[in-house]
Amino acid sequence: MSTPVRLLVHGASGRMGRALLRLAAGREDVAVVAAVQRTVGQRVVDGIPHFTASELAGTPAFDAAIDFSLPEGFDPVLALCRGRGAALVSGTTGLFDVQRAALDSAAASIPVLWQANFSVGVAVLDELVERAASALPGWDCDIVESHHVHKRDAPSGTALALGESAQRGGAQPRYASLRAGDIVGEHLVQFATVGERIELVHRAGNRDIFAQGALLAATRLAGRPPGRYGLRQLLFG
Ligand SMILES: NC(=O)C1=CN([C@@H]2O[C@H](COP(=O)(O)OP(=O)(O)OC[C@H]3O[C@@H](n4cnc5c(N)ncnc54)[C@H](OP(=O)(O)O)[C@@H]3O)[C@@H](O)[C@H]2O)C=CC1
Ligand SMILES: O=C(O)C1=N[C@H](C(=O)O)C[C@H](O)C1
Repeated sequence: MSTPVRLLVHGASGRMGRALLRLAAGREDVAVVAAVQRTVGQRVVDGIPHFTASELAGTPAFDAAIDFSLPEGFDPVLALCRGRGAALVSGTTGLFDVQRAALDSAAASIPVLWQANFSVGVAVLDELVERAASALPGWDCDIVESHHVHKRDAPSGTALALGESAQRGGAQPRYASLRAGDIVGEHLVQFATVGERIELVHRAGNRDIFAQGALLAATRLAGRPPGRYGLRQLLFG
């Protein structure tokens, strides 16, 4: 059996971080060597070294970081990966333009994958949206996203990414956001004209679908040459 990919999980105490640690513990192809969260807080999983954001420099060697944190935590983990020559898989949404540009420059020296949504279903929805938009010139395009009440950014990263796909197909999308209860994540892309309407919907039932996608991406990204990578390329390429 090959050596497990050494992972640093950034945002370990969060909803996504906890799912990642739980799923990673059941896999033999990865070993979490560091769990990083903003503040001391609770240890998420026994047996894994925990670090706060201010202790990043003291983390052990790792092959890939998986980051699901917040925009304010993003710059330090990107800098850490650059400094260590490690891969970065990030699903943090709400990033500023300057942070997205920093991903491009980091890609000159390390392998980088940023993805608004790590589910396989959304990867397919993305393709369908672009195809529908280009087949339906002049139709209204609206993207409605619904998430749990704790989500900070709006529109969601997925909604914006779907909007970019719609734009590539020639549509001019409008956005609406709902925050209610514990909704994991729902995205509706509607194309409408006089007398007819198409609805393309994705509903996430749990966070494991995102965590599994990110873990798989990390195992396939670690050790690759520097560059920007896409989820579809790593999953299906
Ligand atoms: N791409 C995808 O498929 C998905 C993306 N997301 C995105 O992932 C991100 C996290 O979501 P979620 O887990 O729900 O969020 P949570 O608020 O539950 O967790 C955030 C995590 O980030 C940590 N954190 C916050 N600030 C910093 C900082 N400055 N430095 C280091 N760590 C920090 C928190 O630590 P502490 O507990 O100590 O505050 C916590 O561990 C969001 O941007 C969300 O939109 C979510 C699901 C899927
Ligand atoms: O914050 C979340 O929860 C999610 N965020 C991502 C987004 O902004 O699109 C992905 C998913 O919808 C869950």
